[in-house]
Amino acid sequence: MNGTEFDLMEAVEVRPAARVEEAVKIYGLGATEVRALNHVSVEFPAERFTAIMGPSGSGKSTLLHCAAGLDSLTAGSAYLGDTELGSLPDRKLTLLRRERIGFVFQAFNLVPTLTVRENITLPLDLAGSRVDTDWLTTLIDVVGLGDRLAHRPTELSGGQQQRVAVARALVSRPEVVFADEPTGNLDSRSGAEVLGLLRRAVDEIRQSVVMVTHDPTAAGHADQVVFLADGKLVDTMQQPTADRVLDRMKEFDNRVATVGRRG
Ligand SMILES: Nc1ncnc2c1ncn2[C@@H]1O[C@H](COP(=O)(O)OP(=O)(O)OP(=O)(O)O)[C@@H](O)[C@H]1O
Repeated sequence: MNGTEFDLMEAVEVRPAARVEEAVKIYGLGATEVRALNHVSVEFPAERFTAIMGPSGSGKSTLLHCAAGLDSLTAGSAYLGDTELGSLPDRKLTLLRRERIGFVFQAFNLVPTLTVRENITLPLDLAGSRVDTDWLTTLIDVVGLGDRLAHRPTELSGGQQQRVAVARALVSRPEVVFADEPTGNLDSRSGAEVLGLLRRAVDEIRQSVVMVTHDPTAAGHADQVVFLADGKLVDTMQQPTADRVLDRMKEFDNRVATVGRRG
């Protein structure tokens, strides 16, 4: 292998699916100003599962929303692949979110009047795209909802509803799936099923996944964890385990407690 080929492989290896550079997000003005992101630069690698962790109010959801084009940065840049989100007019940003990103939210956000099947294919229907029936069959099989396709969301458990939401996020084979506390409303068993699905999506279909979570066990399913504190990126961890993530989070708690005692 010559040097150029090696360089190319290296470049492919580290290709980010999404990233932010020097991201600043300020909410409010003057006395009510909150600096939710304070010069954060982070890459979310393609075909990997990244968890975003940190204490409450550290800026996790803000980072996810700005990286996914749901909210805009005050300063700095957010990229999906090579596309800089801040330069896009609203209409193009809406299309980008619809066609290139999959979303999973804590509250499932399914359409109650649609069946399970219709909810899953909704992103394709909105985009006017053809449903790849082989892919749909595979997805339905993977999420284990084959016998529920004609049901409405209210006829499903929370865990089943979130599995529908994951299938919906994956159906258009987006460049990145962004998940905001996807297990926050689930018991531990349903949560583990949803995390297992996201893990399989990365391992088996090379999906890129970025997930905000409070839960060290959930973060233990990821390939890497990025830690935020006070709107800043303070650490990253490769190949995390729930125990290592928990220990890292305890360090934050201890620091807050120590600072609090000093104060
Ligand atoms: N729309 C908003 N208007 C004003 N302040 C906001 C808004 N959204 C978030 N904030 C503030 O920005 C900071 C970061 O919030 P963010 O929701 O990103 O944190 P988080 O780490 O996701 O918190 P949690 O774990 O509690 O969900 C917090 O101080 C929060 O109060």
